[in-house]
Amino acid sequence: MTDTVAEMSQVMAEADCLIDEQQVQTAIQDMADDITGRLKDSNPLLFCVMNGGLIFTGQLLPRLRFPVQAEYLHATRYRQETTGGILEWKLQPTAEMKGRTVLIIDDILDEGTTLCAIADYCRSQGAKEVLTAVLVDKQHDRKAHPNLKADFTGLHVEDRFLFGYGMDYKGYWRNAPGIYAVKGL
Ligand SMILES: O=P(O)(O)OC[C@H]1O[C@H](OP(=O)(O)OP(=O)(O)O)[C@H](O)[C@@H]1O
Ligand SMILES: Nc1nc2[nH]cnc2c(=O)[nH]1
Repeated sequence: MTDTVAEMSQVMAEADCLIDEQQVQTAIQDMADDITGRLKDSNPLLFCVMNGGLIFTGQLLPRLRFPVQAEYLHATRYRQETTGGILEWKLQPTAEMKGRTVLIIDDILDEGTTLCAIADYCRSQGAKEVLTAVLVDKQHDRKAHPNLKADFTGLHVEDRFLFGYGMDYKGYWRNAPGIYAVKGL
């Protein structure tokens, strides 16, 4: 076993499971029902925010009961760290969004800098309406704007460093089947 695999196995062994798989599945289904109710007649353009939004988007989309056009974009500001830095666009969307309702889908709204920057970009490209959906909203008072919230939120989670369901710890454990907090963080 490599040192990294041993370290990451230890991280999981010592982590706190905050939300289990069944609770996450229920939250995703509830969000899918809400999004379907609100957007089924709007022909929205969906963007998965890579990398973290991958698992959530993959599980949300088959539950949406209307014809969906889905694309992706990639913006990052945490990299391998547990605190955020400058937002770096790795892939800006190229899909035409002028006059469209856009739904941005990501794993977590933490400080919200990432979602705000993506939403601003979509508005600058002429989107008629920009909505956001996050699996997890982290509870603290460091949001980019007071009372910042996504339009659709699955779960509220305490102020710890999280991994699982798309969220990584040092690049690993996006695959963890629940929402976990790293020991001591
Ligand atoms: O609300 P914020 O404080 O801005 O943080 C939220 C962002 O942080 C994570 O992305 P990250 O920068 O780790 O990139 P990644 O998904 O590619 O790992 C997560 O997937 C969100 O996009
Ligand atoms: N993996 C991970 N990414 C984040 N991005 C912003 N907050 C978090 C977090 O708690 N965990």
